[in-house]
Amino acid sequence: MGEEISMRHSAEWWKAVAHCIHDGILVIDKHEIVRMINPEYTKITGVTQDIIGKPLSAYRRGAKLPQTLKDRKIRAGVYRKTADREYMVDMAPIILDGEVVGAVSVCKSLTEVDKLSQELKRQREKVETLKSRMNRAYEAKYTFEDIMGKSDKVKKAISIAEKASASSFPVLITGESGTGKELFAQSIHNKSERSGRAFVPVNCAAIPSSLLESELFGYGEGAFTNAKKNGKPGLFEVAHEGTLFLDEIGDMPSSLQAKLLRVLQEKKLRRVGETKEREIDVRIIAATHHNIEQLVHKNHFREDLFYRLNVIRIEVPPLRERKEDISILIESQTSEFTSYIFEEEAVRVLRSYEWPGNIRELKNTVDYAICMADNEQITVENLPSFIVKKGEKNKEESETLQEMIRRREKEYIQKALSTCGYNIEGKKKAAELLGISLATLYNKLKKLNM
Ligand SMILES: Nc1ncnc2c1ncn2[C@@H]1O[C@H](COP(=O)(O)OP(=O)(O)OP(=O)(O)O)[C@@H](O)[C@H]1O
Repeated sequence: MGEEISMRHSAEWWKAVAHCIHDGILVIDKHEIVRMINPEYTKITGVTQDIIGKPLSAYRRGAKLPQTLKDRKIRAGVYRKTADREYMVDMAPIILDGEVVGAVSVCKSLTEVDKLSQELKRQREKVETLKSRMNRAYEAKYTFEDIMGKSDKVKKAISIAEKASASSFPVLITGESGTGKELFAQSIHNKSERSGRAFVPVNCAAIPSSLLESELFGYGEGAFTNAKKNGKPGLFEVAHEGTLFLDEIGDMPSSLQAKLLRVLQEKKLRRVGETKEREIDVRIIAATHHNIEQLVHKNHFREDLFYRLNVIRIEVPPLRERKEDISILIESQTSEFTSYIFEEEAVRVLRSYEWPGNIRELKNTVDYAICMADNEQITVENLPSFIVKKGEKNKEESETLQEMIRRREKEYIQKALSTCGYNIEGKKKAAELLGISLATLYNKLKKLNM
């Protein structure tokens, strides 16, 4: 008797549960008699409680549930359509002690499914918009056309970089500060098949080492105090399918070097405080102004990581080793202010300087000179005095024979004119003093822009 009560109680209990479920449920016993339907079933299919106690096939022609009793097969996503309703049905046998005692059918209104799929579509669009916004925030703006220079050393670096664009191999760019390493990295990304995706630059020297790990790899929920509620993706994840530019890689702490190596080898990462692994597809371009071989030699940089990164090596030459590029670089910098012209003497001073800050320093110097100029002719006086002083010192060593002859000629003529005077009489005397005819003097004044 007690058992009966508990059985009844249990049946009531399951019925109550079925009533709470948001999907339609119909249960038949092993004789195909309908034993239960819930209100949601009525709502979705229009079938009312009258069906209970009756054979299903008699009331629902074409019902596949009796088939489930026989073949014990689970059927998922069966489409049903009546005059005014559409729904999807999942069916399964109910097996107790290895014996089929009935079958259950669970259905979902297609309008409901529709709503969900519309919502999913909306969310997907949202994700795409956010993705493209993020890509724009991490956009590389430079291309190979922006790299100015005709010297052999620059041409060689560009040629290697262009070839690197055709693959996804890691690239290691070395060169002094301000030589254009990031310009090269951006150009490679923009010419590669990843150009539509994010270019994410990280300066490994600028981020405190305690933060660098979570910046790069992200963190999971509650990884540390002040962590965002749902965790945060790291820059590796942001750069997924794009390029991660690890600037100043030589300054990366060694504990992180080990983790970076693991991520590069396995192409998977674990956010800080998480155990779940995430697949990543990121092209790495690393750069450093240090002599990285020396860092490896002194055990400041892991050798295995160095070999991982040093697949394609690009060495960007310092400006002092390609002074023939200075004029082109000045021109490209002044092109916004088309009418500004650097006098030959000013260019010569600039070419004599050693440029420890490389192109970044040259660009700043050109801006300074334009700002200081009284008119559109930029003279030596408009250049920063420390550059003129250092430049003068190096000038004689760095100029070509032709430049030296021209400079000396100018100096002689200038001296003679300032002694004899700038009027016609003075010029005649100056020509005599210099041992040339007056006509030759006029020619030279014109040729030397005096
Ligand atoms: N060949 C070039 N042609 C034109 N502009 C250049 C060239 N190389 C560098 N520049 C410019 O010089 C500046 C410095 O370049 P960039 O930041 O790429 O140098 P870097 O080597 O990455 O410097 P750092 O090591 O300090 O990060 C930028 O404004 C860049 O546009």
